[in-house]
Amino acid sequence: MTQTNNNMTVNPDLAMERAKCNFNVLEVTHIFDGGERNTLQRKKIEDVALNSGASKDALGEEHMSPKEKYENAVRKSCIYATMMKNELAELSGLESFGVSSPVIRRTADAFFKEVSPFLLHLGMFVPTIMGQCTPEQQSYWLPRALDMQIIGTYAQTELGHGTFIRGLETTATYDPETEEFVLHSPTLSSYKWWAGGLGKTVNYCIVVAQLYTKGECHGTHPFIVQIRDEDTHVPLPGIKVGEIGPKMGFNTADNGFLGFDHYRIPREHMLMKNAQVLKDGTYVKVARHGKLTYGTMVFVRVVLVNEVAFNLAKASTIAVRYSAIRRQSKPKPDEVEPQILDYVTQQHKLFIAIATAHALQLCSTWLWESFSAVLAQMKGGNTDTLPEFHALSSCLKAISTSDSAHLIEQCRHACGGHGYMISSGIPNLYNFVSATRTYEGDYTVLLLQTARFLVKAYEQAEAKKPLTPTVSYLAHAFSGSRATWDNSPDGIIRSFQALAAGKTAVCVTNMRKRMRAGLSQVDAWEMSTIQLVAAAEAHCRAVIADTYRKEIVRLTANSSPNVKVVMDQLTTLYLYYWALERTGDLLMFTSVSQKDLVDLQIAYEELLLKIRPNAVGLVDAFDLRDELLHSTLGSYDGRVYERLMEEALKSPMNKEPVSDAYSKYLRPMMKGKL
Ligand SMILES: CCCCCCCC/C=C\CCCCC/C=C/C(=O)SCCNC(=O)CCNC(=O)[C@H](O)C(C)(C)COP(=O)(O)OP(=O)(O)OC[C@H]1O[C@@H](n2cnc3c(N)ncnc32)[C@H](O)[C@@H]1OP(=O)(O)O
Ligand SMILES: Cc1cc2nc3c(=O)[nH]c(=O)nc-3n(C[C@H](O)[C@H](O)[C@H](O)COP(=O)(O)OP(=O)(O)OC[C@H]3O[C@@H](n4cnc5c(N)ncnc54)[C@H](O)[C@@H]3O)c2cc1C
Repeated sequence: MTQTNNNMTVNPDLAMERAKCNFNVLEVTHIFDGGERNTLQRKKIEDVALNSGASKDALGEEHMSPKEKYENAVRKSCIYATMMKNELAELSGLESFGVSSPVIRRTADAFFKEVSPFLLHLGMFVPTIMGQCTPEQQSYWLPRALDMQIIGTYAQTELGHGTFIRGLETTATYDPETEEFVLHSPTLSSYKWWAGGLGKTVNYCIVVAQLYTKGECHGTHPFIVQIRDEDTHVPLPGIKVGEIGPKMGFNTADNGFLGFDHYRIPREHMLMKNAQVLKDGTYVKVARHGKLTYGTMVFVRVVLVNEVAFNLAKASTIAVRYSAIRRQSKPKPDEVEPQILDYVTQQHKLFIAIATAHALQLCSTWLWESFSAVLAQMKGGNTDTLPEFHALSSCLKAISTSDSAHLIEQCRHACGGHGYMISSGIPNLYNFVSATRTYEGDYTVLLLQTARFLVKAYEQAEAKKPLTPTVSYLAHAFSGSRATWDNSPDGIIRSFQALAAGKTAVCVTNMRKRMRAGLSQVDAWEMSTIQLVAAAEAHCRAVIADTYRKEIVRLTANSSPNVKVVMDQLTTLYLYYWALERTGDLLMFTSVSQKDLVDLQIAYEELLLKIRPNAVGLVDAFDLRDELLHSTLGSYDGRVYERLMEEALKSPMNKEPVSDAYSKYLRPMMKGKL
């Protein structure tokens, strides 16, 4: 066993990997933290939050009953929330603790193997107050919510409808006599369903309901609604609320259901930034864009790109470290069993996971900056950039969550049987991330939103009208010839854009053909949706590839030579990987030849070998403390087998030498006495 500086016993294979890494790991950490200052600040926050041991459980969460798990999660949420109000708020540079600090969010993961019951309070309740309230409403609700005097959630989805918001059935009918809204759930399918924290934790929620006033329906609007007594926590009369039961993951989030029986709330509890109901019941539309009430969802879609990049970084750290200590098979009889990381197929599974975590992390920062610019313009009353941003955030949310879920599962495959252990950390990561593909807008549904924008942009390009930045490449779609293949990074990115343009063109052509053949526009669109989804996916891949490449070039401009090399290798790997995944499309829409593709495959395999010596260094650069990884396989010291055995011995099943099931069932059956 090798000793490191701080006297930690480290598995010798991991120590050897670290010794052969040829780039400065800390430099890469700084790149992803957004600079050295941010790294130092992050570490300080992590030290304060994690060094006290408050995040640890006496008994592993996985051995608790559902009720114990939930209560334990509430206990730790309260400890963490109190830390956020006190020590962490100042350290994180926030005036008051809130949603904007990814470091605070990440550090919270040390406290929860699944999720906090407060996730929706901070992730959607507070952002909705910030985004949908008038200044007066905000000054009343925000301090109470930030100080955790009230805890809330976001109840939009119903049993009958999640995707189709306009189809929601809960009604909010204005009564001018009492200046109140009457909330009602007219059917079983109108019951709110899914909101996190609703089951047992929250006392308030944002409810999205169909607004009726003066006998007219004005569509869905948000309301802030008290559902439990602020002192006793008992549900208020007219409220039917509970928890929805066990799920694949999110089992500490007490997702709930909620129904209203003619439940009254004051007029002022409608969130009135974008639309108002006056005392006499007159409806006044304030916003210049009809979809601004969907703002919180757009915010969360942006946040989720960062969220899944972080979780993919965790899974790749676990799988790469494990692959460095795990030895298996004997391809060369005279040599020792190789580390499984030496198998090229293993590198193929894992290095794309590292590169994707990088790509999504950088795209998320870029997306966040674009979002801030859109918000700034909207503050000045200009909503022109919103359609493009909605299209962009929709596809990035869809692809980042779907790719991350797939790659986390691939990391599990890369860990063989031990990856299936809850204690490996990977199942919880997968269960969490696979849900992100569905919530906040399902994958297909969001890609079809992007496709709407692409088709419109294509028609604009056809009419030689100006295009917005993310679709400007469509202007080249009318050259009449296939895009010229060239295997440089810029050449591959141009080819990805040609694929997106080509697929969009095919969709438009097919829809026009179908309409000429007599189909309505809606039916022609529906018949083309498989290809529209593929076009939107291709567009998103072109955006990610272009952004990743540009950002890495920019961020490594002053880096040391070896950091530049390894970052360049990873971006190139990302481009080669996706080109090789899409060979059929490249043959359709570019001049690539069979020989070009054979050569590209060889170049890809050689690149894997070049990255191999730096693999552990690359995941170390994510700088994820053991407390954040929750993994027997991925800890920094690589004591995998020791940890697996330690965890196994904690199982309550091992507390008694003979299980009660022996005398109750096994023995009688074996003795023929059952
Ligand atoms: C200690 C912890 C610290 C915590 C820190 C916080 C970290 C937080 C991280 C994570 C938290 C997240 C947890 C979340 C859990 C899950 C929550 C939820 O799921 S909430 C519910 C979400 N629901 C959805 O997303 C529903 C999806 N459906 C829709 O968005 C819409 O219905 C639709 C599919 C877009 C269709 O809408 P609609 O029918 O109204 O419109 P269309 O007719 O299709 O389109 C009309 C035009 O409007 C455009 N449009 C649609 N949406 C938008 C938008 N949002 N912005 C701008 N424009 C939009 C659309 O494109 C059409 O345009 P045109 O083509 O006509 O020009
Ligand atoms: C873990 C978790 C937490 C959640 N938390 C919350 C919360 O806090 N608050 C809240 O309000 N909601 C929450 N939700 C609900 C979530 O937002 C919805 O489940 C999600 O938006 C998908 O909607 P749906 O369930 O109605 O799916 P559906 O729309 O019924 O989708 C089912 C299938 O139909 C397809 N489909 C639907 N419409 C179309 C279409 N137009 N074209 C093509 N295909 C279509 C979809 O692609 C999908 O394959 C949560 C969900 C989960 C899983």
